Amino acid sequence: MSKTILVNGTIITMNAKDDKFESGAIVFDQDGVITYVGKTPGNLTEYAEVIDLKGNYVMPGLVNTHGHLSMSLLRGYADDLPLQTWLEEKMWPLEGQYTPEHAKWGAYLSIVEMLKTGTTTFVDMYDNMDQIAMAVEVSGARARLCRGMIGFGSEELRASKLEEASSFAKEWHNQAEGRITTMLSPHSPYTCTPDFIEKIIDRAEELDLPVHTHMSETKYEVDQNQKEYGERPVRHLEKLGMFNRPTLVAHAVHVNDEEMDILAKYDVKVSHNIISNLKLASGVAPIPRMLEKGINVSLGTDSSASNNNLDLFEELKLVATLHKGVNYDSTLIPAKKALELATIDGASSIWLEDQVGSLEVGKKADMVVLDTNQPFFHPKHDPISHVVYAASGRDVKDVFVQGKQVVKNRECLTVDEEKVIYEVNRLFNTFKF
Ligand SMILES: CSC[C@H]1O[C@@H](n2cnc3c(O)ncnc32)[C@H](O)[C@@H]1O
Ligand SMILES: [Zn+2]
Repeated sequence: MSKTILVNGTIITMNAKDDKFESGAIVFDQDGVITYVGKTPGNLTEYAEVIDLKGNYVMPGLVNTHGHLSMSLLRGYADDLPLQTWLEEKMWPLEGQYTPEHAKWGAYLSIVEMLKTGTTTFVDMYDNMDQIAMAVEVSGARARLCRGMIGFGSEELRASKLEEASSFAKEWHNQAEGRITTMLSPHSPYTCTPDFIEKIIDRAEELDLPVHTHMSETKYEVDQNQKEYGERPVRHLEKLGMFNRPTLVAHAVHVNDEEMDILAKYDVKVSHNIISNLKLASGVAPIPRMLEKGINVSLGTDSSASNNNLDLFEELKLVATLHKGVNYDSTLIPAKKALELATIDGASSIWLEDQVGSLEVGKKADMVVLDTNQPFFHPKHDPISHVVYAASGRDVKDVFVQGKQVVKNRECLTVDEEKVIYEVNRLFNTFKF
């Protein structure tokens, strides 16, 4: 079988047993499955392709566990607002004007940005999901996708959204050489009635799929939930049975100790969207406490309308610094744990830990090469520290997903970036403000 070998790299495996190899090699087969990780071997003649990493770092592709790709069309359009105003007065009116074309090119813009900054796997919750899935397929990226359901309007509209979400989830699950998997997604407890959420949960059970939702993002949301349903969002969703399904929640900023115990009990996964939460002034999620309680936390960007980029290295540095600062405790979320949140814990947050998240034999070759020939990667002694505290997405040089190279020398090989940029600017000019 023809195999490719990457040689002479510093390998950050994120495998619990051996987290790095100096002067190491990675081998993967035609199916993009890793068959060897270790020291660079002497004899390289048996390999179809030999790629010399020249001492650069190679690490697992990053995993972004919450976002809305197509909202990149709205980047920079409505900054410096709180969530509810931003959503109701700015995002939703423009999203109402989206066509499948807007969704498509917005998705391409986000995918190119993510691949070029080292994210190989991401979650997307949006509308027009066929367009998103096709863009993922073409780009070579890996994604867990769901049609986000906002439950406003008539019963018929809700029923048709659920049918659309289910058809999409069935049709695309395990497609694109297994790179696409799906979920069902009520947008949030404040946009979906209890009855609608229950219907979505029942459908997820039927289809054997996980669920994904926004939860406890702002204090306002929690207070409103309490007023309307007599419970805060965590208990509310628990009572509706959501957590009996595998669940990924985005945000969980306003959760108390008792609620964190509930999340831990049901193994609910939390996507921490630190920059989006800061920018929308939603608050800072109690991540160190969640980690203490054994909750599976990962990192998300949310959309580039509230971030305003999708460079997960920014989340990585911030998660390793902000929680230290606000808690006056420099031991919180050390570099290695931060990198786990962005890699292996991200993979387990979306139930893909047997496939990606670390570089080890049997997993898919989803890998990122960082160009370490830059001053801030020296002295070269602690790769994980440098990746977390010194690197940025601009240092990503090459990217592979399932063994296929999708970025080479900082250029995306699978998507025509110039065309994408032309199309998003053209489409932005179609909006009526
Ligand atoms: C149709 S599902 C996607 C829906 O979610 C909205 N959205 C984007 N960011 C956030 C956020 O931080 N909290 C809640 N909802 C958000 C987006 O505008 C779409 O309408
Ligand atoms: Zn979101």
